[in-house]
Amino acid sequence: MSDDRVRVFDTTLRDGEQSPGINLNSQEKLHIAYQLAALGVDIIEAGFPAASPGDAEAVRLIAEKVKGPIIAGLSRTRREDIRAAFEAVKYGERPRIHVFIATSDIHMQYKLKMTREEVLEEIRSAVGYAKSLVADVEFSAEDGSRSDPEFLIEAFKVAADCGATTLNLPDTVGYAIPEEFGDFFSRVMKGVGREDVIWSVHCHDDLGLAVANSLVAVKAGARQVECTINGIGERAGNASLEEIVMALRTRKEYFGTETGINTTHLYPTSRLVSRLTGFVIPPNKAVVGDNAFSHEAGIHQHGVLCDKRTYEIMRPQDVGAPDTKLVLGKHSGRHAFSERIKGLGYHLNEEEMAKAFVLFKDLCDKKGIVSDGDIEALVVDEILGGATKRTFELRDFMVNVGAGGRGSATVVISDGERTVSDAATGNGPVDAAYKAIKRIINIEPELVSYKISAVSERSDAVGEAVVVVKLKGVLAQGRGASTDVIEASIKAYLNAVNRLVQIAEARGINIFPQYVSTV
Ligand SMILES: CC(=O)SCCNC(=O)CCNC(=O)[C@H](O)C(C)(C)COP(=O)(O)OP(=O)(O)OC[C@H]1O[C@@H](n2cnc3c(N)ncnc32)[C@H](O)[C@@H]1OP(=O)(O)O
Ligand SMILES: CC(C)C(=O)C(=O)O
Ligand SMILES: [Mg+2]
Repeated sequence: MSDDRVRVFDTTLRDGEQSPGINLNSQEKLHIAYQLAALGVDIIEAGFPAASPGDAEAVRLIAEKVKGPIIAGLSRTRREDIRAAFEAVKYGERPRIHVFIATSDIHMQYKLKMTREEVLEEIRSAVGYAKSLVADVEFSAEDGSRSDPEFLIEAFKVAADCGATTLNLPDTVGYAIPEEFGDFFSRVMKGVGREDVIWSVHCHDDLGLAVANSLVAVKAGARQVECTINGIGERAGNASLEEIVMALRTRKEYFGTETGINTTHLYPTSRLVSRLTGFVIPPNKAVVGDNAFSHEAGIHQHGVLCDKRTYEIMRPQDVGAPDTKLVLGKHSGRHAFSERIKGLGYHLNEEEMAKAFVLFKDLCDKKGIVSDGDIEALVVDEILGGATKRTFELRDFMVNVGAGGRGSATVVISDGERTVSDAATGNGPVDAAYKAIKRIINIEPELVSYKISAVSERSDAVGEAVVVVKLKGVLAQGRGASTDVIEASIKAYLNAVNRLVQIAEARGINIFPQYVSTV
């Protein structure tokens, strides 16, 4: 990779953690830092050591243990902050102290209550002090995008003269507009006129422009981008790392530079940060959202079936995401529908396919998203075999629950010709009942999932159970409802088994030899 690459400065653990509602402990931060190192970020801003002993401890832990990236600690221009940052990052192989102070008139006058001269003096003494402790010092001009450009140039010159090797121009309050910010960035870079520093950009998303503003800065010459996983951060958040990295990679011919990120780690890193912070990823989030590689509209699905590049500018595997999904819903067309039917193992003739498609569209109007289980039920019930044949029917059951959650159940089932009963014990009454059923039907479908929910909110609510079972590669879903949750669970299981029989028959898979000979 050339030295002209864009360095990725990840501040998930500092600015990201400043999101209202996020509070990570040291171990969680360390875990994220390991993953950021695997992702290949160049710099991890691990925290603001002067903020609290916990923050200092987390930065120290990360500096000690995480190898590869530079580990940075943020600091005001105050000596005690710089000392605290040094004490935390000094354990790392490549420590950085990141010093900041605001340079906009509004911040200097109303917040810092300092004159321009005083701010320049703060920069001089703080950067000089940091440089006496570590070789790698970054200086940030907080609220840079709203600063007087001539004063900003002066401030950066002082920082560089005192030893700062990275100069960061932040759009702290997300005020910048891309074209204007690009020009501003170029003007400041030119005014400072230093070839020996790395220019950095740090954008917030108050107007939803953080990524766009970061990218124009790269175009203007920035070679460090400060960003966070999933775009978490103060207020509306920071520029999103995954979006910047994939924009630079996807449009490399435009930017003429790239990052050193191992992009296949983007999706897992995004999930990890989401789980540990509790910040859910919206389905439509670029690059890492659930819908980023999903297509529902028929025209798009047809295009994707012909060639994915018609509607995908990135490959899901390049960001470590699950493969492209064609979601069947009311906007889907015949191409995607028949492809899914074939994928599920059914061979319908043209007439059957046309009929199934009409039924499918009706179902979509009622249901929104249609699952594979719904399609199988539709094909089996309506196209191949008429209405569902209830091969097994519940006649009676009795359960007992013992201490420690143990349960026993007796279940009576009729198969149309015979009525058979059996009993079993299990891990709770539902497990016991399912075991008793398996003894009766003499086969052992695997329970893939089991969900129970109340259909209304009153105490006499109807419980609805949804069960998915699997045998010999055949998956079937069943539902059962009752005011008694055990009965709902048994009915759902039998419903799933009955569907399994029918689907297997329709596919010519013999899954019940024992049943045929023994019951
Ligand atoms: C844009 C950004 O993201 S900036 C980073 C934001 N991050 C944080 O604030 C980290 C968490 N912060 C904290 O834990 C606390 O605010 C601390 C420990 C840093 C400081 O706490 P306190 O000493 O109680 O001060 P408080 O936060 O109330 O006020 C900030 C003080 O720092 C001053 N200040 C703000 N920025 C800077 C700076 N870059 N350099 C020097 N002084 C600064 C303010 O003028 C104010 O000074 P004053 O106490 O003399 O009035
Ligand atoms: C500390 C600085 C870089 C910052 O977070 C900002 O200006 O938004
Ligand atoms: Mg910030």
